[in-house]
Amino acid sequence: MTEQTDPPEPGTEVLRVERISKRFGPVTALRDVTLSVRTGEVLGLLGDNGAGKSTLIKIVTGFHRPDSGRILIDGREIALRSVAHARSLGIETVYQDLALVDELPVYLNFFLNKELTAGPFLRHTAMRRRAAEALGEIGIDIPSVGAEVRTLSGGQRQAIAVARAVNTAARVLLLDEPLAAMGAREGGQILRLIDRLRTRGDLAVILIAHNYSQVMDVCDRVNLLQHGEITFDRPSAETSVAELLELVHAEYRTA
Ligand SMILES: Nc1ncnc2c1ncn2[C@@H]1O[C@H](COP(=O)(O)OP(=O)(O)OP(=O)(O)O)[C@@H](O)[C@H]1O
Repeated sequence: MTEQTDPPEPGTEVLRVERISKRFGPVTALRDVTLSVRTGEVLGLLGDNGAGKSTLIKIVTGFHRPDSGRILIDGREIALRSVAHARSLGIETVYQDLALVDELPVYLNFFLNKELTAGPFLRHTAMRRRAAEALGEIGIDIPSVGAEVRTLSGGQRQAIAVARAVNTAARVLLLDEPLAAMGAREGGQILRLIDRLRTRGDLAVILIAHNYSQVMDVCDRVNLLQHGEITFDRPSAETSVAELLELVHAEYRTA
């Protein structure tokens, strides 16, 4: 019998942005940003307000065009034309607003705009079953897929939005501040969910955050974005919250 001691090796590089720059009028939002993520890897993208995190997400998701630099998916350079184009290539984002409809049950949120139909009719039973299966597969515990989303906790809502994104054949999942406004218990549930996504091995996760201590445990690697530049790229096992905070504080001391 073999004893497994090491975590699985991360897989192939699925997304790479290379020397991306973006300006808005006089403001340089991103300067020469290079970043990559592999399947089975959780990359923490950390940075203070205004560091450029949203701009980078919007470029990777096809919303903004970079001024210079290139984007590679599976090693091939791609000019992302739109959000729909990026999604068709498996780049999915869960934004802070989650884009859930409170008045609809969990399973209809799960199939939002992609409802299963038979002629003019919605296939409620099939959607319920598939939503329950998909949520179960990634270990999300919801009392009933028939429950209205507004009756659920913040953690459960976040989990549904993540499950929905994963279920669309996502290969790169960007999570924009998934722990914001969440208590310790709920935040813990989301971190465990992210950990389970890693063990699937076929998904690359980019976790965007400005609260470093919450994400350090779950990330394999950390990138620090400061004033539009990646200033730090290291496995999380080789750094600490204290070191990252020191870097950020040093920025303010020299500012
Ligand atoms: N559409 C825009 N027009 C002009 N300036 C912009 C635009 N979008 C972003 N910026 C500027 O680019 C810089 C980076 O902003 P960005 O929103 O990417 O940072 P962020 O790290 O996501 O911050 P936060 O955590 O506060 O959302 C900021 O100086 C911001 O004011």
